Amino acid sequence: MARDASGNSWKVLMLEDNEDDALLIVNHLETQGCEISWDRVETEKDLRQRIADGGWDVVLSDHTMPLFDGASALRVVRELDPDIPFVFVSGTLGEKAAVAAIKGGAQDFIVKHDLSRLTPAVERAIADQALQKRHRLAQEVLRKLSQAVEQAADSIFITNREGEFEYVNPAFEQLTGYGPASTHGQTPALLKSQDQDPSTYAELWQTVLSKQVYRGTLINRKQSGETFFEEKVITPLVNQDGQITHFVSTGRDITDRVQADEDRTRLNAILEATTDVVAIADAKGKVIYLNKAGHTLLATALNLTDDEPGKARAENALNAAQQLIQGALAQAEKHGVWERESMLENASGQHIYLHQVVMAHRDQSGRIAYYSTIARNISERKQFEAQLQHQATHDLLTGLANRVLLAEQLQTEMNRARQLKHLTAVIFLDMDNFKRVNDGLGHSIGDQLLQQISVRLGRHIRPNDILARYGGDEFVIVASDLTDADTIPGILDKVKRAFEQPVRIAGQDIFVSFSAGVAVYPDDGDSVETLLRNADSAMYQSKAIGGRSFRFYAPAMNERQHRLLALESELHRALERKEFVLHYQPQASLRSGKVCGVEALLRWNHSERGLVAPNDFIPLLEETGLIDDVGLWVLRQACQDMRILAAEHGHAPRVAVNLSARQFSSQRLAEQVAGVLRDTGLPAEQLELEITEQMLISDLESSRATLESLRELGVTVAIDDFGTGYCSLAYLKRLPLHVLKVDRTFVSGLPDDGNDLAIVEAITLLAHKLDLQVVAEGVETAAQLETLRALGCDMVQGYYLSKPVPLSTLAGAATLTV
Ligand SMILES: Nc1nc2c(ncn2[C@@H]2O[C@@H]3COP(=O)(O)O[C@H]4[C@@H](O)[C@H](n5cnc6c(=O)[nH]c(N)nc65)O[C@@H]4COP(=O)(O)O[C@H]3[C@H]2O)c(=O)[nH]1
Repeated sequence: MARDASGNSWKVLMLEDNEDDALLIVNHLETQGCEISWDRVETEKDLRQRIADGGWDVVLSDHTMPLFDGASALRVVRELDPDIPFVFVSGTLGEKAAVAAIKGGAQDFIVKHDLSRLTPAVERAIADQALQKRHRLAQEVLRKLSQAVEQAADSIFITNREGEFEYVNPAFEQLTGYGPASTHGQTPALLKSQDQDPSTYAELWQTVLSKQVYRGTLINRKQSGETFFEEKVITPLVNQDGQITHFVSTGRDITDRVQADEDRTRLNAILEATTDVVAIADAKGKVIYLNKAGHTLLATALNLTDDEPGKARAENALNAAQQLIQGALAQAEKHGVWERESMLENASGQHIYLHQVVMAHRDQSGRIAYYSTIARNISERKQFEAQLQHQATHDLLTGLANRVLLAEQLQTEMNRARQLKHLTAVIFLDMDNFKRVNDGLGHSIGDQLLQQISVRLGRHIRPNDILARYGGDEFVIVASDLTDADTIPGILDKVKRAFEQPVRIAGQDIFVSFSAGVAVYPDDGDSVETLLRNADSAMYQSKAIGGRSFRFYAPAMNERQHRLLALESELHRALERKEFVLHYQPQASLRSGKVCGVEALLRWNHSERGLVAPNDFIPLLEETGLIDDVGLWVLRQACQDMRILAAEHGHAPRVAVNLSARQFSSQRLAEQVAGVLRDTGLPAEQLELEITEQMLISDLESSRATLESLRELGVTVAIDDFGTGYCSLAYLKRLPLHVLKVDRTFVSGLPDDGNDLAIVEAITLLAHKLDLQVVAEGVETAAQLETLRALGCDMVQGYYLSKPVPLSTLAGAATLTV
């Protein structure tokens, strides 16, 4: 449609009952240069319909119509579209109706008979209405915006160019405590806090004054004084002239977030610093976080090396770790928490022990959100525990199994033997002369000896046999898988042969021998305790017969053990009850033929058992330590008796007193002997002390010192039972000794046994070369006596001359001659 000069091109909706009038109006408008497209309606229904179709520039409405009225039409149009210009074109319109029409929203009214104002009226109505529409829309936008600002969760304020508050939203008031009243005439400086670095404000101003948007975090202060972190965006508003007119600030309280960040940073620092491994895995088990300790552990654990075994082990470690985690996750998922100690073997084959807790964390819907695990390397603790365990089950000195472990291992062996129908031998070993070594040479040497014995024993048993230190000088060997008890002596023989050579410690040779007892499972007991007790009994028996041997357990031994126990307690009281007595056996000189000495021999005058021989109780006195007191009593009594004898008969023979090993190795021996001589007044040369060659050689150095101090006292020393031990005459040469007593076993073969004859002759010859006197023991016959005389023996002692007799009859025996 071509447009005319006025440029108006309108789409007009006519509300007109008279079509002629409508055409008249259209015609008028067209004659005014308007380009018109139009439609005419005369009912409300049609009006609604057409308005709903839309696109109208103006509604021209009659005021009074037969089917409708203008006022109602205006209401309908305003209801449906408030922006369509509405002009009444009516026949007549009273002033009142005109005012009501304008109030109702009509832009103008024109009378039909004077249409001259119609075109400008329509033009103005359209222009007004367009303006009004823009205004209304702007209002609407403004309303929405201000509502948004009012309702915003972020704090918003607007300041003028000078920075004075012009507007603050409710969120600002809620956050800071400052409302419109308290911000009036103020600037945002009232939010400043001491905590904020002042350079931030300088940067802020520099940014916004250069018309840029400032973004940053400020530490601000609320009206209450509390500070808070605020994430700020400050936008300068610039007018058409490029002048800043206002500043709009939006802020968000991020205190919680900052604190959460700080917390997270702190936690992270802790997690990274801790020596525990912390890992987080997603719901599928994929590790999404591993702390530093975790990385370190993995690096150590996997300790990747290039060699093939290293690679294989690394792979194993990975597999093991993977399986461990998978198993753990399943368990954690099921029970919430999973806790266990586990072990990884690193590529170098070392064991890494971990204590691990895995937790499953669920989201609100109950699904697994992630897993967390904390693992601690407890290798050190494990090592410590193992050490403790080792200490609890091993002997500290020798490193051998102790009683506790022995009991455990023996039980296992017994169980195995039961199943396999094998025998298990429990061999109880007790060193024969340990006490002497320990007392004489000191505990350090004693300890070293025990260590060396352990090593030597260990080398001479089978690898599968158990070797334990049972106590002081007691060892136990458990030999398993035996099919025949006949093999046991072979085992013992090996042990014996292991000690054929002396043990050398600190330049000294120490001869070691054992008393051994054997109990065999199942015959000799079916419990650990019984077997050990019975092996001990058997050992005790072999000790009782002088050691250096072994005994198999026999049930009768238990009985004997009980007897020994009873005997021991009786022995404890024997000294107080004065049940010990001394008998004396004379010794005669072969040169003069007269009695020149006596040997004091101890007897126990038991109230029920009568006179008990020393061999039946002296070992027990030794073992219990009672020999210290009894030995001293013997020494004192013998000296006193000799003084009595001298007092009664004018003179007394020299008296020989037996010393026990314990007495001889005591540091106090010389002191005690000197004390007794002083107390009793017996001249030192009338006292002889008898020691065995075993005692001598167990510790040659300390023996020499003891003998020296005895010689200084003027006491003589005799070697008893000579020839039964290992003492070579070479030893004797170097020691201050006086008498050598040839053992009864050699004398008993005389005169017929050529060997005995040769031995006695050789001993006598050599003894004389060493300036030692020779006393032959156990002389029972005249033939023996004569042979000994012929061999050059100096003195004799034996039943042939006299049995040991009480002091009361000794005076008579002392006059005997040979
Ligand atoms: N068959 C036979 N035997 C003879 C003959 N002549 C002497 N005897 C015995 O031989 C032993 C000699 O004493 P011993 O070798 O020192 O051997 C002693 C000695 O080692 C020890 N003993 C005795 N009294 C004491 C003591 O007071 N203290 C210590 N520590 N040991 C003692 O007990 C051992 C045994 O003493 P006894 O039973 O009194 O035995 C004595 C004595 O009775 C003989 O012709 N034929």
